Amino acid sequence: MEKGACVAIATLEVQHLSKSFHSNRLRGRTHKAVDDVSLAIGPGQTYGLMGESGCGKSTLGRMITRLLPASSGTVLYDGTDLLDIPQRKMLPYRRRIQMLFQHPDTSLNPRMTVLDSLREPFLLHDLPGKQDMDEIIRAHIEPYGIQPELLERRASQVSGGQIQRIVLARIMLLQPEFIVLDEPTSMLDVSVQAQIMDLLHQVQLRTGVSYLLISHDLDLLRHASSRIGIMYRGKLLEQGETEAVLNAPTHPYTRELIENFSYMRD
Ligand SMILES: Nc1ncnc2c1ncn2[C@@H]1O[C@H](COP(=O)(O)OP(=O)(O)OP(=O)(O)O)[C@@H](O)[C@H]1O
Repeated sequence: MEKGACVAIATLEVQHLSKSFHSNRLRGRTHKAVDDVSLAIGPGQTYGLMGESGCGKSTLGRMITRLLPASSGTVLYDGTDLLDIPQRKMLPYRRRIQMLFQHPDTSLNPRMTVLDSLREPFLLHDLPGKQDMDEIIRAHIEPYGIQPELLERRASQVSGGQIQRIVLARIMLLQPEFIVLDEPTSMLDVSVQAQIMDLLHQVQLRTGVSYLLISHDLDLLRHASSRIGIMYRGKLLEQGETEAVLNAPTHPYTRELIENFSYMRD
């Protein structure tokens, strides 16, 4: 286990979580993007969330991490309802529960150097060792496959795969217990996708962090997740152990997804 690594200590329980949007974009109508979703993710586990574009996966992830207010429901972690915590008391939970986004090009400030981006967690979260942060960063980046010479480059000068490595290394400086991975590889070339998924797996083995892994890719989820949930139009239609759900789906929509996916691959 990594020195000072944070082992996930609790099961994250999402209970009856919903989100409705009312906006001018919807011409005054209400749209239920997430509809009464309940799921649980155990310590050190990867839960795969699958569903077509627009079914509410990112909205669910953003509510769990408190980037978006929920309309109703609870997100229990370590005995606390995260949705009940006032913003001013959220900082310690923001460290423990993190999110990695799909778009490498917007994940880091393109004008900042990689080193400056990696310094940010120390400054924003007042991490111990702040006075030695450059030394800590240089020792920290190696297992993430980040070459020391990258530290002086600007984010705009590094590839998408390298950015995901840097963002993950930056998140892991905070020793989070839980990360929402929102399509972490969908913008990357296939060969780089496999490297990033492998890195995520290695990080999980080393630190015990839990993941909610959001993806359109059934093969990727089958490989990476111990449990899987299938979302459709805001609802979680079916969930369970990955092999059980994919080998014997009970919902017709899941069967159709699996058939379409096999067809696309053949
Ligand atoms: N801020 C918003 N205002 C109004 N509607 C929104 C807003 N954010 C998301 N939506 C709508 O909520 C629904 C769910 O969106 P969401 O981004 O969660 O889907 P998704 O499954 O993550 O899709 P994708 O795989 O394409 O990222 C969509 O219909 C989307 O248009």
